Amino acid sequence: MMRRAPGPRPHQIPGLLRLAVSDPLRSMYQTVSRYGDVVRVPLAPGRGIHLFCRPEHAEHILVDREQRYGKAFTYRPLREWIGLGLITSDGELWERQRRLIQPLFSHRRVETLRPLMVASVERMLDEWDRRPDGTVVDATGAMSGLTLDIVGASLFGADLTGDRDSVYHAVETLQDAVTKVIKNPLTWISPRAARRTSPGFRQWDKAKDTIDQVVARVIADRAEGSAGPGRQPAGRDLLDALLAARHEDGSALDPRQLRDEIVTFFMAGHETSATCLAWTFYLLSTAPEARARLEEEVDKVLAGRPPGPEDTEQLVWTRAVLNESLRLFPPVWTVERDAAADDEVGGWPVRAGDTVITPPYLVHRHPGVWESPEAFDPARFLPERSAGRSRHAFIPFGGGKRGCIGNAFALIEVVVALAMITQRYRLDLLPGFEPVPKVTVTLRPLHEMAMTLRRRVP
Ligand code: HEM
Repeated sequence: MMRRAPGPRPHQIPGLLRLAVSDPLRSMYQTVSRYGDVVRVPLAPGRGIHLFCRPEHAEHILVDREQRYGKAFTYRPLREWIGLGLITSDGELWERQRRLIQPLFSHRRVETLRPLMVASVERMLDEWDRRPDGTVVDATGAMSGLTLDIVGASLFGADLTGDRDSVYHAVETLQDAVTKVIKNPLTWISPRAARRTSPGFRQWDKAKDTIDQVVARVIADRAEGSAGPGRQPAGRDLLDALLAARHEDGSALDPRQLRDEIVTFFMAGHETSATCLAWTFYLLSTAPEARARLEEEVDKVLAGRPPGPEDTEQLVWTRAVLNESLRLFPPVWTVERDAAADDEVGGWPVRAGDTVITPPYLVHRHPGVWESPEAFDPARFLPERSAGRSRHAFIPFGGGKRGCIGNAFALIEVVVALAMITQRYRLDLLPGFEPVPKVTVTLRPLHEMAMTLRRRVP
């Protein structure tokens, strides 16, 4: 008989699935603590889902043997709303699009967007300055507004400040929709049918229309030549690149492809960074010493000016805080692949057609790799404590060819935002409120993250 990784027996599956649906993080934890770092859950005769939780497993699947794996079937429901953009496509279409877009996200190109990011943070802080000291804001909503403004200005030359609230609610609704549809067993056969038969689908279609209308306006504005707050010189931004792209036969991207790609960047480019910043402010409000050290660093290194490229190296603690936040609350908490060929991972067989999951959430909390994994301890990312740690122990941006294209963009953006906000404000969680992660496409706080804004410099 073929050797198989440990895991639940068929009669235990329904209970496990019920828990996976109601509390995915707890079900993952329980499964791993019961069976170990590699778990196989039988899905259908001859087909299984594997959970791999060690850094070397992530490296093997995402990098070393990436050719043997494609995006998992679990991403398919997303196509119902964001279509076939970079995140959800595979094969030739994905390769062509990634080749086209990749150069725009090189570190050098992304650095040119820094002034637009700084301007967006300034706009938000100026707005905060007009409110009385001690105002309470929802940190998740505020950060979502900020990162939407950044994406609008830097990728699409568009002013999206007036769309903040409607987009925030639409994205939340669509995230809920994807989560609900994945739980509908029909998804395995037809995500479209699953969508149509899930209660609430009309509301989801309305949320999709909201996003589509904003995207249509962004395209129309560019066609008319009108510019938003951060318009890049002509021919420089993502929208220009998509509009100028030509297939081998000389034809342009069809309107559907254009829409799907813009929606993809619109969603992937703001929600993840916003979630990271919201969790970061929460963690800092629980750790006065870490926060004091951050304030001291930004005051000393920046002396009141916004962070430039030359400051990145010096902002050691700022980056450590952000990394630690990404470790504990990776916005993309799970990365999933379907095996296209047989393989062996960590000594266990994976068959073509199996699904493999390497969740950053679990890799980042592996007790064999991380000391006191549940503790918020930014110092673990200082150079002296990072030496010798596997590169794949920390995978908030995934890895390999399907790794995050916006990695450099996001890192500049979150450092700029955290440093500039900390220069002027201190955010405190309202007493008695303990945020809980909500497991949807991203790992965002379940309720509003109510925080008090206190000015540091009067
Ligand atoms: C803290 C912020 C961010 C985090 C944690 C994050 C995380 C990730 C991860 C883990 C993946 C890989 C998913 C997989 O392998 O299945 C990914 C893919 C992607 N991300 Fe990000 N991301 C962030 C910010 C951004 C930004 C700012 C952009 C765009 C401006 C972006 C655009 C994308 C796109 C388009 C993909 C799909 C890439 C492909 O498959 O070729 N992300 N992201």
